[in-house]
Amino acid sequence: MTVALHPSIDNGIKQGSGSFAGGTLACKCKDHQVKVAVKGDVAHNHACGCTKCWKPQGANFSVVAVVPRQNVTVLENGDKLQIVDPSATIQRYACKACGTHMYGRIENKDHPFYGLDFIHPELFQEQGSQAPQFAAFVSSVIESGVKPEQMGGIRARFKELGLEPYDCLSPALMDAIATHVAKAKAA
Ligand SMILES: N[C@@H](CCC(=O)N[C@@H](CS)C(=O)NCC(=O)O)C(=O)O
Ligand SMILES: [Zn+2]
Ligand SMILES: [Zn+2]
Repeated sequence: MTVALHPSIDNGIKQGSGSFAGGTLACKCKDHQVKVAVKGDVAHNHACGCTKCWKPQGANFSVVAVVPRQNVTVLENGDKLQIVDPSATIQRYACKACGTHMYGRIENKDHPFYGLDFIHPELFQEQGSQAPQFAAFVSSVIESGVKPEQMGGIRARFKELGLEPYDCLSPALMDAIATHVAKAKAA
């Protein structure tokens, strides 16, 4: 039996259309859903195993991507949103009723990813957004109760799906962070 990672990837990676124009994210409430508009396609879509990113019921991983913060607008029932952890780097706005994280925002202007919001593409009502590209913070699932001896199977399954597993972010993103830090130190 293959290990369950996330419902949107367990049956194979569905490639994006390459021309996704944006859409509406909806929470999981039956009525008075929180709706958030996102302009344009997402970037750096990936699976995340960290304990802070929202995972749907039964999933071991989150699937999360970034979009420019100016492309994100709360459309409906924004009064149901609350920040999960105000002290976290990423302030995740979740629906108080169903717990779904609708977007995560960085307010620290010095952060390498300032200006980007984190969203979960599976919440789009529309099809065609960018497919996941890699898996991040894979070892962190142990903090949520996954047994260390399950990790070999988890990493092998990601590779089988074509997603390279990393225990932090991808090399490209880690290089971008380090470049930002180096420039900040030099300034
Ligand atoms: N091992 C930690 C890793 C947490 C972590 O560093 N998560 C990354 C990826 S989402 C991050 O950037 N966190 C910032 C934040 O959560 O605000 C955990 O699982 O809680
Ligand atoms: Zn909800
Ligand atoms: Zn995460």
